[in-house]
Amino acid sequence: MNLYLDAGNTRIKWQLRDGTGVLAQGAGLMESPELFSGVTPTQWRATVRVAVSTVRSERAREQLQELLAQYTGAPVEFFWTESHFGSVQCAYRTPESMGADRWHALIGAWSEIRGRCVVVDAGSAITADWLEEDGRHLGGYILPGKRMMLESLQRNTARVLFNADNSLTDVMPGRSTDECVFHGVNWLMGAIGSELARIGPMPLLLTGGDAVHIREALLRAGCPGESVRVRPDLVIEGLAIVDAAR
Ligand SMILES: Nc1ncnc2c1ncn2[C@@H]1O[C@H](COP(=O)(O)OP(=O)(O)O)[C@@H](O)[C@H]1O
Ligand SMILES: CC(C)(COP(=O)(O)O)[C@@H](O)C(=O)NCCC(=O)O
Ligand SMILES: [K+]
Repeated sequence: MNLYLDAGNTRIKWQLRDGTGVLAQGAGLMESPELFSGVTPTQWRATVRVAVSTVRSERAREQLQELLAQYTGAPVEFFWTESHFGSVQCAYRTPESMGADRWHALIGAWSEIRGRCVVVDAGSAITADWLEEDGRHLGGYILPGKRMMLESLQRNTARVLFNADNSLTDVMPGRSTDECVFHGVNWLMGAIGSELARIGPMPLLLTGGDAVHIREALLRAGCPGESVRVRPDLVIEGLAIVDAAR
């Protein structure tokens, strides 16, 4: 059995796999004692490798390694962005500076599409990356994620006071602070959707904890439903492909 981890700036997502497929999976904060509660002692003993895609700090990477060592003696290998993998060519002149999650999501997307597509990861940050017909990465964008936008308003203004747990979904002009803030975030997500819909039609692969918000924006913008594909495990899919080829 191999354990695969996608360690983002908010959550650690993991999957335990063997040759037949996914045996267990989970997600949570690195500090949570429940993070790996879905792995049984028998499964920990049967784990022979741990592969990690991380964008967290170096200190957090070391803490993650120390945490894993409490459960298993299996070797832990970290995988980073490379200049190329198979047909996928990274657009960065310095590939090592591109987030490993973006790279592994591209590898996962390419294994499914084998053609032009866009990968959007709506996590702590929102990233969008373009792949050309031949697998060349054209580049992408990094934006604040939904929660980062809300926290930034709370931290950097004196009078924009709202309930961060709101679930307002409209995009009409707001008539209260709550509505202006949440309709504003939805409006911005809609703008991303409209921009992506404009460049279509091509497969749009969505991942990350806020992928559903991007999906709603894309459908609102008139994107054909069949081109919008939510792939919650895209980073781990790509990580497993790279790990298997090592
Ligand atoms: N159970 C959850 N816990 C934390 N954030 C969540 C959860 N479900 C959805 N989210 C949303 O998704 C974002 C985190 O998504 P995720 O893909 O885990 O981020 P990252 O890859 O940056 O760790 C949060 O900012 C939040 O808005
Ligand atoms: C942009 C990111 C923070 C997204 O990570 P996440 O939101 O999943 O935590 C991550 O891909 C990253 O740290 N990138 C490094 C800079 C770059 O990709 O150019
Ligand atoms: K991510």
